[in-house]
Amino acid sequence: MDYLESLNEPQREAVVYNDGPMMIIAGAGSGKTRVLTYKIAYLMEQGVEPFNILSLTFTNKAAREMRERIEEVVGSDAKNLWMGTFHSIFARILRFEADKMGYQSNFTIYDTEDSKSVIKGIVKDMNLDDKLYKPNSVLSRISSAKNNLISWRMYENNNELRIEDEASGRHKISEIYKEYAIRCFKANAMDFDDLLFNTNVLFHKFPDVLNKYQDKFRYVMIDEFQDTNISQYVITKKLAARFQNICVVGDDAQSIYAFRGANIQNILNFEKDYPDLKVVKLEQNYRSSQNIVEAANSIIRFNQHQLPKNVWTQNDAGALIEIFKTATDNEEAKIVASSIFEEKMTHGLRNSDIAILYRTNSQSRAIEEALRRTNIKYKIVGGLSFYSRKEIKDMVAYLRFVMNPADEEAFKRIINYPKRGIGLTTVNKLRVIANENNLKIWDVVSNIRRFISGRAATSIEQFADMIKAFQFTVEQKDAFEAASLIAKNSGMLRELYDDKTVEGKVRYENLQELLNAIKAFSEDPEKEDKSLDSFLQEVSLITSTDQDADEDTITLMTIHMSKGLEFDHVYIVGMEENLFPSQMMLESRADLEEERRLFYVAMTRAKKKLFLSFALQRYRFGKLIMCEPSRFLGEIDRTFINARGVVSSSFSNEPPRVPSGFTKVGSNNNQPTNLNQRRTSGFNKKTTQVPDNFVACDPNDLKEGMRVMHVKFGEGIITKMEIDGADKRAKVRFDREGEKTLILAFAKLMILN
Ligand SMILES: Nc1ncnc2c1ncn2[C@@H]1O[C@H](COP(=O)(O)OP(=O)(O)OP(=O)(O)O)[C@@H](O)[C@H]1O
Ligand SMILES: [Mg+2]
Repeated sequence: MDYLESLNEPQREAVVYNDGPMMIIAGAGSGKTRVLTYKIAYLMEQGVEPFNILSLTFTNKAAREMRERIEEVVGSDAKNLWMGTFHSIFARILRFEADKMGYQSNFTIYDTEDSKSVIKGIVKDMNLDDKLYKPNSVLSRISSAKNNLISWRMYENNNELRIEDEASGRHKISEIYKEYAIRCFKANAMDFDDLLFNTNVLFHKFPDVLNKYQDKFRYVMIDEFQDTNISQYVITKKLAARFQNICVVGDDAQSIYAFRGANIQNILNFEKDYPDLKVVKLEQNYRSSQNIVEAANSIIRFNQHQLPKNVWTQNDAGALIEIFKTATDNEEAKIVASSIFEEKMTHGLRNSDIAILYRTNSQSRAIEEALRRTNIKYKIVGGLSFYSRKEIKDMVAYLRFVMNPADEEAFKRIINYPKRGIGLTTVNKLRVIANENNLKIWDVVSNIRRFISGRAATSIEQFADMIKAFQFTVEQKDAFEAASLIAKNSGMLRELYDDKTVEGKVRYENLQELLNAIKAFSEDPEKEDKSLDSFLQEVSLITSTDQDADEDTITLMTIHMSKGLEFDHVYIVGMEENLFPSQMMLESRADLEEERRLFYVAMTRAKKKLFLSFALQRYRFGKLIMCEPSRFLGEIDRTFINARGVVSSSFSNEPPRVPSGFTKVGSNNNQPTNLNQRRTSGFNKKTTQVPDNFVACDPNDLKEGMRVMHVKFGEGIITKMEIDGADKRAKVRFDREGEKTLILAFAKLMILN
C-alpha cells in the first residue's frame, strides 16, 4: 500500500473516505487527479468490483493514463473499470439500450461537420436566408438547448427562447431544431449533444433502465467537475442516487468552458443537493515552482468570483518568469524557437518536456514555421486531427454507410465519390422521394427502379449493389479485410493512387494509415469487440487530445486543450490585448474573468519555467495590426518576473509611439470600446496606431540615402548600412528622433521613395 504513503494528509483522507458524497475543490496541481486515481485503486483493493466503478474524465487519454496508474497497483483487473469521457461512456450505454429509444444499436455519431451539413440542408429546404441562419450559429443554439435539457417540443413552447430568436430575426430556429431532430433520428444518427441529451431521456422514460445502472455504478467519480454542464450534472446525479457514493473533483479557478454551457454553479448546487457532503480542500501544489504558483495566485486575485483558496508550495523558488517583447508574430515565433533550442541545450530537456500554448489555433502557423526551421520536432494537439482529414472522412463515410445505411450524411459524401455520374440534382431528387414517401434514403436507393428510370437509375443501382456486397463482406470477414476490400472496390484507393501530386500522395498514405489503424485494432488483445462497428464507434469519439505520438515532440495546443496536463517548460504566446483576453469573448466582466481563468490554467501547466511573449505587430484577419501587451501581463506581481524585453527595434522597453498623421487601423475592426476602459497593464497605457498600408520591406532592399518610415520613430533617411556577421544594421536619421542604429532583422521599415 505504498501509494498511500506518497500522499499528504488531506489527500490520504480523501482517498480512504468512501461512504457518501464528497467534493474536492482544490487548486491547480494539488493532486486532485492523483487522489481520484488512487481512490479507485484503493476501492478495488478493498474488494469493490471494477465494473461497479464509473469514472468520468475530460479526455479519453486522461482516462487511459489513470487506468495505467491503477493497473500498477491492482493489476489487469483495471481493464474492467468504466472510465472515459462523458460522451464515450454514455455512447456505450446508449448502444446497449438503443432499441428503447427507437434507435438501432449501430447508430452513427454525427460530428460537427455532419450536423452543420444537416442544418444547411434544412435551411435550404425551408427556403430561409442562409446568411441569417448560419449553420454554426443555429447549431450552437440547438446545442445549448440540448445541454440545458430543452427538447424541440419544449423549445417550441418556450416564450423566452422565442423572444430571443425573434429579437435576432431568426424566429424559425425552433422549426429547424424540430426538423433537425427528425432528420437525425431518421438517419439513425446522434450528434455529440444527443449522447448526453438522449441518456437523460432514457433514464427519465425508463426507470427500470435507470435502476439497472444505479445498481451497477456503486461509485461515481468526476474529474474536472468545474467544466460539467447541466445535462452532465443531471445524469450523474441520477446515476448516483441509490448509493450516493459520488466524488467530484475540480477547481473553480480553472472553469474555462462556460462559453460551451459548462456551469460553475454545479459546484454550488452540489453542496445544496448533498447536505451530508464531505468537502476536502487541497492547497499544497506539487507541480510548480514557488514563483509560478505565486505569480498565478497574483493574477487570479483579480477575479471577484471565486471560492477562497490558498495555494502554496514547498517547491523551490525556481526561475523567474520570462517575458519576451517582440516586434512581430514571426519574430515572436523565432524567439520562442531559439529560446527552446537554448533551454534544451542548457537544461538537457526532452522535447516532450516543453509545450507552447496559445489562445487560438490560427496562432500555430508562425510558430510551426519557426520550429521547422530550427529543426525542432513538434505535434499539434487539437488542430485538424487525422480523423478530420477529407480522405479519412470519406473512407469512414463508406464504412459508416455500410454499417448504417440510414446515415444520410455518409450517403451524401460517397454517393458520387469517386465520381459515378450521380449529380446533385439526382441526389436531391432521391431525398425528396424519401421524404415524400416517408422512407429512408437507403430504401429508395436499394429499390431505385420503383422510383426512377434511365441512366441515373442504372448508376444508382450499381451503387446499391456495391453497398450490398460490402455489407456481405463485413459479415464474412474481419474488420481489416473488410475495410481493405471496401477501400479497393469503392474505387477510393485507386482515385487517391492516381493523384500523383504531393498532396495526393499524402492522402493515399493517410488512407493506408487508416487501414493500418483498423488492422491494429482488430488484432488488439485488449479489445473485446474487434468488429468494424466497434472501431467506428471508437473513431467517432476520438477527441483531438487523444492521439499519442511515439516521437519525442514538443506540444503545441490551445490553452483549452491543455487542461489537467503538465510540462517542465511552458511558453504562452500572443499575450496581447484583443487576442488574450480575446476580443471575441469579451462582452462582460464575467467573460473577462473566464479569460483570466484561462490564463491561470495556462500558467499552472508549467512545472519549472514559464515564458510569456507578445508581439507589437501581428497579421490578423489578413491585415497587419498594432498590438498592445495583454492587461494580464500587468496583473502579474512584478516580484516574479524577469522582463528582458528581449527584442524590439530599439531594444527599449517603452511602448511604441506612433507619429501623428497615421490613420487608425481597427476603425473597421469592430472593437468594442469597453475593451479599452480598464487598463492595468504596466506595459502600455496608450492606444497605438499604425498606417493601414504599412508594409515592412525586405532588409535586402534597403540602401543608403533612402527615405523610410519606422512605426515608432516616424520618417527618416538611411545614412549608413552596416553588416556585422549575420546582422544587418542601418543608421537612420529620423526627422523627429535623431539618429538611431537599427537591427534590420527586427526593425520594420517601409520604403517611402
Ligand atoms: N503528495 C504528493 N507527493 C508528490 N507529488 C504529488 C503529490 N500529489 C500530487 N503530486 C504530483 O503533482 C502533480 C500535479 O498533480 P495532479 O495532476 O493530480 O494535480 P491536479 O490537482 O489534478 O492538477 P490540475 O488542477 O491541473 O488538474 C503531478 O505530477 C502529481 O504526480
Ligand atoms: Mg487534474
